[in-house]
Amino acid sequence: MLPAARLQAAIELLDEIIAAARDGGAAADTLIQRYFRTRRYAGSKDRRAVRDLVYRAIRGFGEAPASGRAAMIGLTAEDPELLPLFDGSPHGPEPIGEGEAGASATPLPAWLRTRFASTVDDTDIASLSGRAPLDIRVNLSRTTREEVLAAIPDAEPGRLSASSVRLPDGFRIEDHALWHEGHVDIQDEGSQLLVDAADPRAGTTIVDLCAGAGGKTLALWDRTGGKARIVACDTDRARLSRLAPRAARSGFTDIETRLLDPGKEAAALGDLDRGADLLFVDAPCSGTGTWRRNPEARWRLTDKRIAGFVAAQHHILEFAAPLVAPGGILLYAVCSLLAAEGEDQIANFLTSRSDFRKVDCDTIGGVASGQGYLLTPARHGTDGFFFARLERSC
Ligand SMILES: C[S@@+](CC[C@H](N)C(=O)[O-])C[C@H]1O[C@@H](n2cnc3c(N)ncnc32)[C@H](O)[C@@H]1O
Repeated sequence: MLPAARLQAAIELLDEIIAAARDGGAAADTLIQRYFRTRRYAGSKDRRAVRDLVYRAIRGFGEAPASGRAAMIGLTAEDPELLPLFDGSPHGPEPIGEGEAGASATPLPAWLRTRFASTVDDTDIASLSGRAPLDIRVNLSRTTREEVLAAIPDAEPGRLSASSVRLPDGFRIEDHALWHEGHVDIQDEGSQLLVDAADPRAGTTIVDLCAGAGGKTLALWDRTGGKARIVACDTDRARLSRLAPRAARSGFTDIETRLLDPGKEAAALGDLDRGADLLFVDAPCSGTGTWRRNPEARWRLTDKRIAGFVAAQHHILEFAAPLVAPGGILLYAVCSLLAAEGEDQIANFLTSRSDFRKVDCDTIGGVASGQGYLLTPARHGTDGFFFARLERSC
């Protein structure tokens, strides 16, 4: 394909991606795969070049552009070499019309700016559309961070968490013996810091209420050397079923899993009433803190979706609170920097549950925000998170 034809392909694909984002259709990756399935003439270099153009637009425009063409014209502002490709050739885009405007680069949809926590500044917001590094968590019950650093040239110790290692660009840890032997797992340093903030202890009962595929459950196990009772719950069968094989790779045993029925969670957790010394709530959220990994999510977020997440978090906190033992800890976290999902959610919780109080965990290095803390890519080099450590009175 000639460069102009690649540009036209990117325009067509972006039109589909923009429509899918608006109508709740397939993700960009799926649409790109489908597009090339019916265009066998495109070789691997063509596909890579088109994909690169598409993702430059997705990352560059926080607000969905009016069209694929507007996006590509917008990209010419930072990449003038694209300009001559609007050449009207048989497979290329039409020449840019006089006064035809391109999309403007913005880090996020304008309506969303006021929704962020009060401590989030423009540098934090800009950092959400950067590129994310790849971090691993060292299983400290199996090896040491020094050994892992010695085995991976150019790997660096994480800045804030003692278990974290930052991999050099493009390093494939899944091909490395350390991964196959279960000595390391892929996990953003921010997620590791949440586990640091939870401070899990051996000899206690720990409930990981929104365990998903168990990323943080495994970290909780590792920190306690497997000497705590760990109950991992989720409402999503497919996600929860991925926990057991992951645990097996690391040699982590005896993790109890419970599949919860949405709306009937309390009934399945009755035996744990006042029984959790640590209740970890890694709640479902809008994911505004993980835009570096999923920039297309900015085009899909709506007021209604945010309200849905806020309601789900409220519901989870309501059935979670009774499970915390007197003197026990509820660690609440979301990978979002929106006030409604973080500081406001916890302020409301503490207003309605006077048996809980905020506990400081300044040592983690987060930015104090309401009754909790924020982690941001700009300040901490991690994904964006809000977390709060709450203690139930005895
Ligand atoms: C942020 S993800 C958890 C990620 C996971 N902790 C990890 O470290 O990989 C939120 C999880 O909450 C689960 N969830 C949603 N509603 C729930 C509910 N009512 N009770 C328990 N889990 C729920 C979702 O299925 C999802 O897996």
